[in-house]
Amino acid sequence: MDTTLRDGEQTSGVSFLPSEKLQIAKLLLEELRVDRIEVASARVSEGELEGVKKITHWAAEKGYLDCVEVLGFVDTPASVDWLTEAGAKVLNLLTKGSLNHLTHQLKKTPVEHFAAIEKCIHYANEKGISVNVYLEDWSSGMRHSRDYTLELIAFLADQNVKRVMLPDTLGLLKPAEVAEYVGLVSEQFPEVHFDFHAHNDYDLSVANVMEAINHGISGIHTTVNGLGERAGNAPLESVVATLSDFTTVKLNVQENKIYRISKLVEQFSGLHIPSNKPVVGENVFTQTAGIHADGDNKKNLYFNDLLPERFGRTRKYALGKTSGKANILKNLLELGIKLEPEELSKVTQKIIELGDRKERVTTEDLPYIISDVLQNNSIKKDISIEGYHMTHSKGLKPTVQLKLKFKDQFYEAHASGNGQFDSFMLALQKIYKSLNKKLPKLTDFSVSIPPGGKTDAFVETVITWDYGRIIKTKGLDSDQTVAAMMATEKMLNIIEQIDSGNRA
Ligand SMILES: CC(C)C(=O)C(=O)O
Repeated sequence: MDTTLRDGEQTSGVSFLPSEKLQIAKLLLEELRVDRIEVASARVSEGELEGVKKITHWAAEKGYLDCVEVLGFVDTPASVDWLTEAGAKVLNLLTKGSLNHLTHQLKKTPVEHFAAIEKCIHYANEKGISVNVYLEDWSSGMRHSRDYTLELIAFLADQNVKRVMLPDTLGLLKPAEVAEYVGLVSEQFPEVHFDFHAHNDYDLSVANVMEAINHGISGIHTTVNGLGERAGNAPLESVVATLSDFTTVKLNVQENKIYRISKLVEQFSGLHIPSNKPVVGENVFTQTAGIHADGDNKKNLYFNDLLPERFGRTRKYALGKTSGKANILKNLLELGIKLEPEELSKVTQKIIELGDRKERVTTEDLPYIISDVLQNNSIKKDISIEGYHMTHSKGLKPTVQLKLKFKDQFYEAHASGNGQFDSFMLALQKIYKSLNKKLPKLTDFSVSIPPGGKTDAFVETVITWDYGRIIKTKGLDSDQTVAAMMATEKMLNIIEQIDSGNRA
């Protein structure tokens, strides 16, 4: 069960719009094919109600309604009525899985709590809603109030409950404890379907999920990109890879759709995926050391089972001070460029020098570096920014007047946008529209300055564009808009070469 839209949204600072929730829900169920999704907590807000209504309306049409779950509380009739209004058919009822939480938060006795749970289950069933039950703080319960926790499970086993869900609410379990506790309840209650809900506070969520699987759990909870309260939940992408490669469990999840949904969740959540995050991070399929690229050429010596193609990604070879000739050759191959051995040595030397100066080098920088190092004017610069005038004043919208040279012709346009770079892009779009040409989609924009806090430092802007293939271009200037414009100018020349290659 994926809970990106409920626990994932409990990441500090994350809030999905109803339309975003619907888009993610569709991708999760239809393309990625997870079995169930938890989409909200009951009674949170009007926006949440609207989001759940959108999802249940769509799910009813597609026959997915039983896969859409909503977290609710022991507050009969409020949560059940909220689900009824939202059109939801599955309630994930939050009960207290430890005596500590029950006594100090709800201030109830077990007898009172069980009676209230029973009332809620009956009311939900009357309304045609099926019930799963969460045992909040179950892990502490197993550690410190085991009799109570087991008594609650025994009570639920006699109720009309579909699944009992065991959260490690505070992410405090280590794998050996998961094995012990999950093993114990699975053995004691073989007729009950148990789910395990991990949290990642000690970075052990995936290991804990594996242990739960190995000790009899029937369902697991994940979130895309590992979003979730505090350090998050078990990341869907890592869990899928791990279970596929290290257990005999068969999942319905389509691995090759993982990257797409990960990027969508990144965009909607506003939380950048760390570049070293397994499976979905920018760099996790990038070989940096030259010795690795060399080994890849010789019987794939540095490959493991985690092949990028499985997840809709490709292997990359980084350019930098440790990259060496093998990496450069791999990138040249991608660009269709051939160099003589002594030319390759000079280019390699230059890239190492740039790396030493902490400069990032992208594949798309290579033609420029070659042209510069070999002084052979090999780079075709069909398009250049010939002039610009930018304004940025208080109380007025920024503007840009742009002069562009496109294959010996000059074009001018003026635009006003949300910032200087936006104004520049709008002016550029006007020119490209008049030429009947399309610009790529900007998918990522990163700005960095060298550490040290100096305001006269060069700003490095790296822009990622989607033009059927991903293009990354870099600009370097003391002004950040100019750095972005330089990166854009490089992109314009690259797409022109792609287009003329396609025409040829
Ligand atoms: C709200 C509950 C179910 C939860 O996410 C947890 O206990 O981790």
